[in-house]
Amino acid sequence: MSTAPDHPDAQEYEALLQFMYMAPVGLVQLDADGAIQMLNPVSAQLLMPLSRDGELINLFDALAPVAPDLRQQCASYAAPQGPICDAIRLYVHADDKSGGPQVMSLSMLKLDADRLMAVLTDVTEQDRRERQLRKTDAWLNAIMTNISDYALVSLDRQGRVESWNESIQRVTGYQAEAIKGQPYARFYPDGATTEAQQLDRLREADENGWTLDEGLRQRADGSEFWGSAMISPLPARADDTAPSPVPRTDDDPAYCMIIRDISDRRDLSENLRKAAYSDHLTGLSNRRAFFEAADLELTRRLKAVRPVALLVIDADHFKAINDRHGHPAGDAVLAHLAQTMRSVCRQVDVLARIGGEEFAVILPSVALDDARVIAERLRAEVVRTPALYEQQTIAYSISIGVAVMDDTLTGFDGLIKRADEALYAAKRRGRNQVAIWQNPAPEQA
Ligand SMILES: Nc1nc2c(ncn2[C@@H]2O[C@H](COP(=O)(O)OP(=O)(O)OP(=O)(O)O)[C@@H](O)[C@H]2O)c(=O)[nH]1
Repeated sequence: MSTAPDHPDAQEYEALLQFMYMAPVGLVQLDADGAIQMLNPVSAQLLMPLSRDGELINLFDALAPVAPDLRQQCASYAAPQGPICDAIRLYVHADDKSGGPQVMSLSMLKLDADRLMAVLTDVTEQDRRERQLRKTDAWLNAIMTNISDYALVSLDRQGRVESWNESIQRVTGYQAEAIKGQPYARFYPDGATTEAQQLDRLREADENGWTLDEGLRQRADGSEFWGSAMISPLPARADDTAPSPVPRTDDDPAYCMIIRDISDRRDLSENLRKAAYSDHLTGLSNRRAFFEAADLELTRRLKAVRPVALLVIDADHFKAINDRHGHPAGDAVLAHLAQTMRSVCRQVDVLARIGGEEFAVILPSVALDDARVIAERLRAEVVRTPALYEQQTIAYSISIGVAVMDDTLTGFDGLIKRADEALYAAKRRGRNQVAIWQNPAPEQA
């Protein structure tokens, strides 16, 4: 059929040819026996490794080494037109140098009784990634099913459990329904971490690539074990099929958390840690641990401004207690004071003995009013519950200086100085009381 060049049919045909030529996929038109009638540059390039002597005459012959049934499949397709096969993968050749086979995806369409259309795409890279992912999946599954003391969960941007692996049930006893959407603090004993600390850790993971902490963890039944928890950010989700990266939502997995039961090696490391960081008499943090904790708290405060309060506590007339009851009794009073501090403070607070009969408490995320209440509660509790030593009841009292971090202070030394000034004011005013540091002079609580 001939058509004048400016006839609409001719223009349409011209446009079709242009489309075939420009199409980013391989298009081959063939007759029912496979004889190639037309092929575009992409298909020529894709089929070239299969051509004999650089000639592409019959598609079925060219593809016979990788799709031997194709001729038969097309011949037995009875419908007058329609899809014969959809996106079947053809592994063209395994070339060791290129790191894997060239992979084509082939779809065949029957246009009418005499014409078939083959659509070819190069999916080598996609196939390679899929194989890599399957390998990684198999690896991870092997790790998670064979190592019984690791649990793996993914967290969303807010630190809520987003997905979980059955290993979490083995290590923590939690079922999926009970833990999904919950903050990861569910694995910690009550009061062992605050919301601000959890977000700090996520921020640390973002900045350093990971964050690790060790301590008591809690199982679903409330029992505790010694565990480590490592959190690291997941790489930004890359969706190959999307035209641009898919933006993350708050519910997408953003972090991976690995909890490990390390009860076995806890004793060894705990003994070493205690020797280096604990006060032998009271079991509280020693000076070294106290100042390291203070540094950490201040670094965190730089990233997210929030209150930090400090209590400096001193036993009143302690020399007289020693003189009256003896030095060992004095020791028992100090141990009793430490125990009372533990009973009043939270797990996140840093309780330390920083001198002979001088103690300090860092209260993260606590503002002045609450710090005053805590200090007063501690003072009253010491008076209410005297120490016991060898059947003797030893009544004693404490004085407490309170100060909070503010922007006029550059370091922790300044905060300690203020709390000390408040403590001396409490002593001056008669002891057994709480004094708050206030500019210019500390005032009674
Ligand atoms: N038992 C015992 N006493 C200690 C320890 N460390 C320091 N002390 C004693 O604590 C006493 C502190 O006395 P001072 O600094 O004079 O103060 P204080 O008698 O408590 O009087 P104020 O603080 O002014 O109320 C000293 O007698 C120290 O020997 C310790 O580890 N155990």
